[in-house]
Amino acid sequence: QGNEVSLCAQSVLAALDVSVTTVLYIHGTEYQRFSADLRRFSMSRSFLDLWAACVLRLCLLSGAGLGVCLNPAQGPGRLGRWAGWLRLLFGLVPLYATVKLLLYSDTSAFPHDPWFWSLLAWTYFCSLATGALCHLLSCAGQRAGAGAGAGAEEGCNLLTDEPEEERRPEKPGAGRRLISLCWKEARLLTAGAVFLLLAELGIRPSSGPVPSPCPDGRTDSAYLLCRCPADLHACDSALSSGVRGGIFTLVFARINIRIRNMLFRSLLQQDIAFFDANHTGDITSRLTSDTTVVSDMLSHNGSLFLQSVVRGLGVCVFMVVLSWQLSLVTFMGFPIMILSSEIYGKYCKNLAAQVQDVLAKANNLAEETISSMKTVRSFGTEETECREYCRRMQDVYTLNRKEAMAFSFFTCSGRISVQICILYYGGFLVIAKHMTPGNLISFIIYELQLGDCLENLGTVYTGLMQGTGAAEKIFQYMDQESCGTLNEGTLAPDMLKGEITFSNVSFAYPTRPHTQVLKDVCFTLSPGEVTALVGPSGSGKSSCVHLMEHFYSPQAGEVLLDGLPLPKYQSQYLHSQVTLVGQEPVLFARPIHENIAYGLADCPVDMMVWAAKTANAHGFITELTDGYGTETGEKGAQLSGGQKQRVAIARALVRSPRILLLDEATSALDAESDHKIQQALCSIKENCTVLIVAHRLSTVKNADKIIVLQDGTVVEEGKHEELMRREGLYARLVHRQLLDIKSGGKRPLAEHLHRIASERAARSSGASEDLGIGID
Ligand SMILES: Nc1ncnc2c1ncn2[C@@H]1O[C@H](COP(=O)(O)OP(=O)(O)OP(=O)(O)O)[C@@H](O)[C@H]1O
Repeated sequence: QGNEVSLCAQSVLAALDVSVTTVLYIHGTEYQRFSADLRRFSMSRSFLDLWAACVLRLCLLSGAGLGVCLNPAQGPGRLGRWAGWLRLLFGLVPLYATVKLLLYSDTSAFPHDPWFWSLLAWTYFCSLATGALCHLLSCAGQRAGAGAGAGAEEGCNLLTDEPEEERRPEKPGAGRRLISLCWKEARLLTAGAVFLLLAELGIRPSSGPVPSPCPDGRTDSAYLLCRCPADLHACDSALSSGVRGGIFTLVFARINIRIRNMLFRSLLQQDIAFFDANHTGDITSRLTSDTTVVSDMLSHNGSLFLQSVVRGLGVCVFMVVLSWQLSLVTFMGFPIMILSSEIYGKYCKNLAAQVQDVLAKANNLAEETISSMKTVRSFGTEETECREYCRRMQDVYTLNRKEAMAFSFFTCSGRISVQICILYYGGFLVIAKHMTPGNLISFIIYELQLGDCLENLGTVYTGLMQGTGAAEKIFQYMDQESCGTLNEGTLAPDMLKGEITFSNVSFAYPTRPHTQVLKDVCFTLSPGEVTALVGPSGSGKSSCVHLMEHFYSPQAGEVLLDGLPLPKYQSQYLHSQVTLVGQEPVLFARPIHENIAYGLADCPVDMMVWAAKTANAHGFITELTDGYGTETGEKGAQLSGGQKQRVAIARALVRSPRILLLDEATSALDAESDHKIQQALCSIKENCTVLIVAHRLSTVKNADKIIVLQDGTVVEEGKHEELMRREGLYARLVHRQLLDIKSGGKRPLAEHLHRIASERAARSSGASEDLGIGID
């Protein structure tokens, strides 16, 4: 329907254009004008060329209309591809008409010729209308195409029985979202705009007679200040500029903080898979550098835009007063500048996106290297890392250089051509005595000011493009689709038994979707029991724990809590009931007591002490100079591995979880501490379901149930004695460890290497068991 309306409008416009232009050209009925102008064409007196421009418009419009009509599928797309050239062409016709106006202004018939003025105005109008119609035709066609696409999608939905409302609404573009961000600061922005206006009004025109500062000869400064309007203007301007600057700086800070908060919040809502796929450096780069680019663009460019528009309009008025002909010459440069700004802006947007990417990679390297400084130092790779960082910064520099060159080219090219035209035509006007030399100088000064304003507007446009490029990256993170591991469920029962069931669970990590880590796994963790999960390294033990924490969703089967699937539970509730102590527990750079009470609004001291005692941590904490107030350093770097693990266990216990998951949580502890913790766990298991993932025999031996995993499947299940009697994988793992203990870990290296080699051979020959380094 949009297409038909555009085509109809196109036919009407083409018919009107030809008939009205012809009537205006031949002054109603003077047909002989055609033949006269063809015989003796004069650039300043004949208007046959304006009539020819109308024929050109007719041809272009008809061609575009026919193209879209005959080929509705591809026609609009093709028209869209030519849109830039068409706009240039339709822009050149009014420019040419303006040149004609200047030439005609030198003739005797000017300015009392209504036919000429009507033809000029009609040419301007039709050129703009034709350009707009061509644009509409290409857009209407594209919309129709999109509609057809949507129809096709609908068909798909019908075929797959997908409910209609499941189709996600389209997200608004980056531009609209940025405008809505600015809208929240509308009051401050309005105040800034008012002060900006006041500051600009304080600037006086730079031509005309300058009044004497002390007309009556008095010289005392207070009197001069009061009497001298120039001083008052300057004071007013300085005051308003200062307030305006302050307001826009405030707006910058507010927008910056708002975007950072939004981004940080949405990052914390992401699935764990998102953090597997994206590097920390990339993410922090988005959070720090990209958000600053966007807020800077919104506030700084907003202020510069307003300032340039207000000042530019004022300067234009003064220019027209001085010489309307020279002003027309200046204004003729605008379309060219707009076009070049558009091309330059797109180029900059592209470059800006590349710069942000390369910068994010460099940040990523810096972040990774600095956070792993001990590893870097121990391998002596400082120089290698420095070189790699330099290489990435060199990539940034290469892009910056391109930006700088494009900026110089863009700034020079537009202005030089306009200034040459002004000097040439201004000289002609002075010689023809249409203008005084003094006025020409004033005009040139105004033109320079106008050039600065236009340059600023170009910078604003480029900044907008750069900011939009950075904003798109930020919104991309914000719009990241969740796999549903967060915020979907609503269940939060008062009572929870704490029974976890794996029902035919198969799972692959999103980053490696083709590698099945768990295959059809079934087992149950019963309340009031300690269950141990054992198996060779890489068999999938931690993956089971990740699924119990609902960090990921299985591709097949279900993980049930008290008989209900995990996604049905409210995320906050689930994580308050199911608590994990991971393989490498991370402490925050805060005092020990804050680490233990992490995430709890109110944690009584005696509860904290009980948890620390149960985790066998109270002893070492009280021996520290500041006790529970001791700082732990970044990621707990100021504590030993075993101490960190004990604080992490205390942090889990203090929450009184219904389900406690310990994934190699005591691996760094000595046998004595491990034993104490095992005893403590036995005492709390009455109210809790406990899962222990461990390699150490002493840790798993006393468990109520032992589940043995191999290559992602459950191969054995039972108590220690039962499994030993079965002489399966578990028994072999235990024997291997006992053998190691007997030899005191002092078996010759050659024997150790031989063992590894024979195991590899067995694996590659297809042996089903991987005894590997299972329990060591
Ligand atoms: N985030 C991840 N993304 C992709 N693959 C992963 C991820 N985490 C683990 N894996 C892979 O999944 C498989 C099982 O790993 P998992 O950590 O569950 O083994 P595990 O039995 O706990 O091993 P270990 O005893 O050495 O801790 C391994 O092959 C591992 O490479």
